[in-house]
Amino acid sequence: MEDMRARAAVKGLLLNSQHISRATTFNRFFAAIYGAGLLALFYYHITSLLNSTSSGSFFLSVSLFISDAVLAFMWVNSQALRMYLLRRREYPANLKELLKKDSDFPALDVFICTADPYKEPPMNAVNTALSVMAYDYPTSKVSVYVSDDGGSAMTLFAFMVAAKFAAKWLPFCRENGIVDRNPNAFFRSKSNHDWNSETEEIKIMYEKMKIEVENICEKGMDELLNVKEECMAFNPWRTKSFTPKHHPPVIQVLLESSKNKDISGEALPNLIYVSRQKSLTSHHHFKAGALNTLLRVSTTMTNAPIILTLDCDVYSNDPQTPARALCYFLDPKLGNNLGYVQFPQRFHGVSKNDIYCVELLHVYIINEFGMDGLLGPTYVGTGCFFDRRGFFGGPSSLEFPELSKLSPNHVVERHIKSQEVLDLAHLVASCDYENNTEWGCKLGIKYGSLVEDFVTGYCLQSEGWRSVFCNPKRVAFYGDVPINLLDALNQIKRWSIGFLEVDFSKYNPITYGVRSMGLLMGLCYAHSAFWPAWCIPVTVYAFLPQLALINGIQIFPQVWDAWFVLYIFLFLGAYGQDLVEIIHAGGTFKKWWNDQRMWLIRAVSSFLFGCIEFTLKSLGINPNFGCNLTSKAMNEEQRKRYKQELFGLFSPMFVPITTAAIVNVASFVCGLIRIWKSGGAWEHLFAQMLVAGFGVVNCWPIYEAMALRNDEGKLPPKLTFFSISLALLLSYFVALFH
Ligand SMILES: O=c1ccn([C@@H]2O[C@H](COP(=O)(O)OP(=O)(O)O[C@H]3O[C@H](CO)[C@@H](O)[C@H](O)[C@H]3O)[C@@H](O)[C@H]2O)c(=O)[nH]1
Ligand SMILES: [Mn+2]
Repeated sequence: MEDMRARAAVKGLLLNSQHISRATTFNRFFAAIYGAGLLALFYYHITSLLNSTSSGSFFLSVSLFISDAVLAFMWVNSQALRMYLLRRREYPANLKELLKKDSDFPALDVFICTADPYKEPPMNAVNTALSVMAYDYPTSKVSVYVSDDGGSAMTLFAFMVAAKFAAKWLPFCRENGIVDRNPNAFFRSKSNHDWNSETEEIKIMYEKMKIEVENICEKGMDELLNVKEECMAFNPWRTKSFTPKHHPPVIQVLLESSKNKDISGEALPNLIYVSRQKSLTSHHHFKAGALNTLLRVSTTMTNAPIILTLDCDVYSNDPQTPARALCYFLDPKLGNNLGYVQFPQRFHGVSKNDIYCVELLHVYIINEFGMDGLLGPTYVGTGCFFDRRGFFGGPSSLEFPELSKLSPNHVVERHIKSQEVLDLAHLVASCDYENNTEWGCKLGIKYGSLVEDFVTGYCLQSEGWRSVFCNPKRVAFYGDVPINLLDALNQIKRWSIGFLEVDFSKYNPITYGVRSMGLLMGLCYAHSAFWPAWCIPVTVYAFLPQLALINGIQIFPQVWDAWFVLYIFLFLGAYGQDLVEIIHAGGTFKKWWNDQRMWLIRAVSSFLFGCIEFTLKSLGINPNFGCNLTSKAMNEEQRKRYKQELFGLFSPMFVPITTAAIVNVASFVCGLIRIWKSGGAWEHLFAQMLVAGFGVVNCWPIYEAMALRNDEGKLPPKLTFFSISLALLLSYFVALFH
């Protein structure tokens, strides 16, 4: 790629441009005012700590002080994300001047991860693969590697069928200028009447393939082995000892570009199925391990300088996407130390107002703009193009892997089906291959955290790579969202555990991050890595003012006090800025409301339970926890509830939030009674009434699930009963204390 960059420099080609967004000025100004407000708040806190007269009031003041300190810490971190908002544009049309023939294009290896054929239907993975195989990119330069951590014959079968379908699908897209290159998305978006006979024909073919794959998935592997007895590819599964958790490496070249042609005679991309070896006795490092295996296997076969990583639930929505990435990789100035180009993670099938806030606009879009103005966005695990070199040490310090054939500048001379290549590929996909090597540490995707993506991007930037956020108008990738609340919360819980693993390692963003990347970048990473700490202030604010209110204890300044105005300013300021940002990123008022509600819910469920599980794990009490896959298969009932935007609650994870709901409504009623009894003296309890009222409004779906609904998603009476008992116990305890 270096020669291409040099050529671009000579020609003076404009491949991309950038500018600082106007919101930056406002953000800096607002940060100054808000910061002053925070200083004043801490002055207030310290004086009330010093003036506390009893141990009870001291406890209250300390709790509020700690909560606000955590909130202030988060605020400071989030400012780093708001100081340099960068917007970019790329000009793929100008690439034509540079890349005149197919051989000028850098090769592209695409990695697709899948791990469980029941939770991640193979048809989805197939559609993902088809959507990238059909890229507007020389097909002989594209190789698709599928990592199957489920070690499933069904997945292999699905891809075999897909390889045949690709021979028709690719020319069909090319000749008809189709933009939706995921067949499923294409047939979904097209209404029947503008179909011609060719479309009809290909649709029938697609449906046939789908039924074939789904049939096999339903009937299971035994059926498959009988039907396809002739098929050598399935031999590994015929041994009794083959299980998803214990099996030899399976690598199958399903399409070979130099041999397999589509029906119009054009070369097809390479398509390779890889299921790395698994054994019950060695740790496989989840997705990070899978990606490292693909990194090695792909080096032995194609060793493309550019790598795209995708999850099986994410498909490409724009065939121009690799060209857009090239606009950065081939940029003479930027390209040299560019580690990766991240596209935003967008989702299809989100409910109208995104009740579970699965779009995560802040994480996937708003914050990424802010980091792009510094060293670049985080890596979010999918929809990201890498310079392969980035996985082998910093821009100026190449780390050599243990085998010279695995290094990024190794030139592959044999064709991918040659015995020599296949032998090496099997070797590097075996489960103890990584023993005594630097994989997962100095080489490849980093191990040691459940958020391998976060850590990997973070380490790349620490080593001196920068990254770019590419957010074109037409959404580049669409992914699936969890559509039930428990899945959504479990996903965030898994991330929380991952973040805590980072915080308590040598990579803590405040120490290591700030040192290696500078203050602002360190704070940006801290902003995510300290997510779990949200559980402290939210839990305190969800219970403390309310329990105090029940007992008639005033804990906030009264209405006519200047300090009360400060509280209101800080609250409205933070919420207001959040609202503006979400609307600006394409959200709506209702989405913002759901977003803030989900933050509160996550804090007392995902974050709280994440902290608990992490502690247990660190103490060695719960060695069984791991990476729970986010389910992508769902039942009709669930889907219906999700469409109607009804909450579904049915796990211990919901105990804290249900208890909070009860405490809030009870304290609000108690507060009203107290005010009425005292002849209307409301000023000193007003702030607490506001907090409790806010809690009640936010908890509305919980009351609905508790009492007003009758469907499967309603709150189980056992859980309600348990939460009510817990709420009673809490208020009894506080009364004693008082
Ligand atoms: O042992 C494993 C576990 C998972 N996966 C794959 O990893 C991907 C992500 O898993 P998923 O359960 O969908 O996790 P999510 O929470 O939806 O994923 C988000 O969070 C992950 C961890 O931070 C990132 O890797 C993902 O890209 C990001 O979309 C999927 O393709 C899986 O097939 C494996 O290959 N092997
Ligand atoms: Mn996912």
